[in-house]
Amino acid sequence: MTGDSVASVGVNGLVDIHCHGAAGAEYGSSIEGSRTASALHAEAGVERRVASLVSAPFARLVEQVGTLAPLVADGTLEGIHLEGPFLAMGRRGAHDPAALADPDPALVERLAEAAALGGAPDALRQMTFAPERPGAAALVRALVEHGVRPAVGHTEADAATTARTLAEVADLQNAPALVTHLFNGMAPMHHRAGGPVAVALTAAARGEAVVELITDGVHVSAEVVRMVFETVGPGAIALVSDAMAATGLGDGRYRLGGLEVEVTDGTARTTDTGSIAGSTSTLADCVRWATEVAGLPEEDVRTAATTTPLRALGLTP
Ligand SMILES: CC(=O)N[C@@H]1[C@@H](O)[C@H](O)[C@@H](COP(=O)(O)O)O[C@@H]1O
Repeated sequence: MTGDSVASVGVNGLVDIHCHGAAGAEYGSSIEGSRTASALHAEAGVERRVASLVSAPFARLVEQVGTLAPLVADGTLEGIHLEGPFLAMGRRGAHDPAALADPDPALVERLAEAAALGGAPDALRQMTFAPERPGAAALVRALVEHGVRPAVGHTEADAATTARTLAEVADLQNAPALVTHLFNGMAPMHHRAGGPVAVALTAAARGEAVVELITDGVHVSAEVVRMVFETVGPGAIALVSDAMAATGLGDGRYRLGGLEVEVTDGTARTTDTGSIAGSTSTLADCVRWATEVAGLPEEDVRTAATTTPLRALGLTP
């Protein structure tokens, strides 16, 4: 999608706080590859971009943060999102099972050091974690101390654990807690067991959480996206692309961290389990889908793709 067609739906200056790459490159793979990926999203109309890293061994994450920090320092990126490695095995989706671990605040220290060494002490912006894993409470405290927004996701947590965690995070950071791509990477809502989805929507409706939504037309159906907008409002929704390396290119074989991914008709899936593995859409594409296919009001979509994501990460407007 070009910048012109974004303008035609009345949206510009988009902010994507969850995105793994584009143009054949994964963020963090190399400085040049990360710049190339960032440029593709920028050309599509995504003015401010946070680079997401999937679960990887600790040493690899430290290396990747070191690669990305100079790009945060020079303004190419807004910051870094750590999606893992403290995620639930049973809801890992497209994350390498070998990289998953129980929460360890020492990793946060190491990553913050790597960011500072790379010239961007505030580069770490958000971290997705599964609150049911042992050690999650200490992790949340370490994240908040370092100014990193904790995001609940890729989780097998029940309703009570999710509710308690969202409330603790909101209280500690005095701002709404984040929920990583609502619906994806968590149990679906059942009417006798609402789980994380019911709790996240309740918290979002109260202004105590912001939920990410991937509106690429693959991850969440139009009626469910409409339900979320009508229920919690665009001030509690951050549209995200979750874009991976194939974005801007065609079908074929790609990598997402340690896993191989096959893209067919624009849908990325891991070759081992067949899990959906991120999107091949820019946030501009997601904005177009939300307005033109899901039929949401342009102004609401604009809010969810600009001001709400900025606020969710405490970024300056
Ligand atoms: C980078 C990343 O983690 N992306 C997740 C993926 O892991 C998960 O498999 C998929 C579908 O999740 P679902 O099958 O729970 O809807 O959503 C996102 O693409």
